[in-house]
Amino acid sequence: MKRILLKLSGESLQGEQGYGICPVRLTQYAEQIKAVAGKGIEISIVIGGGNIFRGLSGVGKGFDRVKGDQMGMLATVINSLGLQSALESVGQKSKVLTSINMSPVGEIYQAAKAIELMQAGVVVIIAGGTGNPFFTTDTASALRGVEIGADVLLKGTRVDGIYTADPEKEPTATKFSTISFTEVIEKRLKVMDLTAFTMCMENHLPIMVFDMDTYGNLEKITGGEEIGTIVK
Ligand SMILES: Nc1ncnc2c1ncn2[C@@H]1O[C@H](COP(=O)(O)OP(=O)(O)O)[C@@H](O)[C@H]1O
Ligand SMILES: O=c1ccn([C@@H]2O[C@H](COP(=O)(O)OP(=O)(O)O)[C@@H](O)[C@H]2O)c(=O)[nH]1
Repeated sequence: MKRILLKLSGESLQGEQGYGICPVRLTQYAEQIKAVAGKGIEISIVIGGGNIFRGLSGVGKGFDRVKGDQMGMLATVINSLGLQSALESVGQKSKVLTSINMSPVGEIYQAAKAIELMQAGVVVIIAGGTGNPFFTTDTASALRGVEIGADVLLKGTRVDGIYTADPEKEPTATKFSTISFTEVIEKRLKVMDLTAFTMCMENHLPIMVFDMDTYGNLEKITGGEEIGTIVK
């Protein structure tokens, strides 16, 4: 692994406090990212917004879908700024690039800019999802991962891989160590949305799903330890 696209869950940012952004969790993420960047691995990060707002869940409460999705995308910007601040606190250089124009919050995203920064040892945080409603940050990760020429999309989440069924609802579900894109799609395994899986499959970008909330796991997985599920 020389260049990675790391997807972080917005919901996981809530940490133990159960709402908003937990500073402890943010620092744990920042320390692990710094450790991996210190090994010379180029890192771009896409972070979700589920701890603050999800467009689809707003619809049931009377929000317009497009407005709700825009709120969700702005939520990812809030999380991205929080992560950048945490990275700076631990002494890791980082920069936020945004999918929609919102200077001076961040410079507009361009793949070439992201690559240039990564090559200079700067961790890039790509905020604002794809910039379009009806998408998710999983799809944004797939898209940006392909654009920046990542070797792998690392999906850091709160489960330790892909299971035969949602392990949070089905305790008897068993974990795959490796699975093909076609199998994930045919079995409709829901750890990522189909748009994201399809984009990775068509562009030959392997995915690794792993538990990001266990400290040290990011270093393990980037060091080649088989701790999650590989989709290829
Ligand atoms: N087959 C499956 N294997 C693993 N996780 C699954 C599966 N189906 C659904 N999930 C769920 O997907 C979630 C991981 O996706 P993630 O994007 O991090 O969550 P969220 O969108 O809620 O922030 C897990 O919390 C898990 O409950
Ligand atoms: O390209 C994108 C990415 C995200 N979103 C919105 O932003 C919200 C937060 O992102 P996501 O649910 O993917 O975050 P996560 O589940 O990873 O916390 C989504 O619900 C969508 O409403 C969007 O409209 N377009």
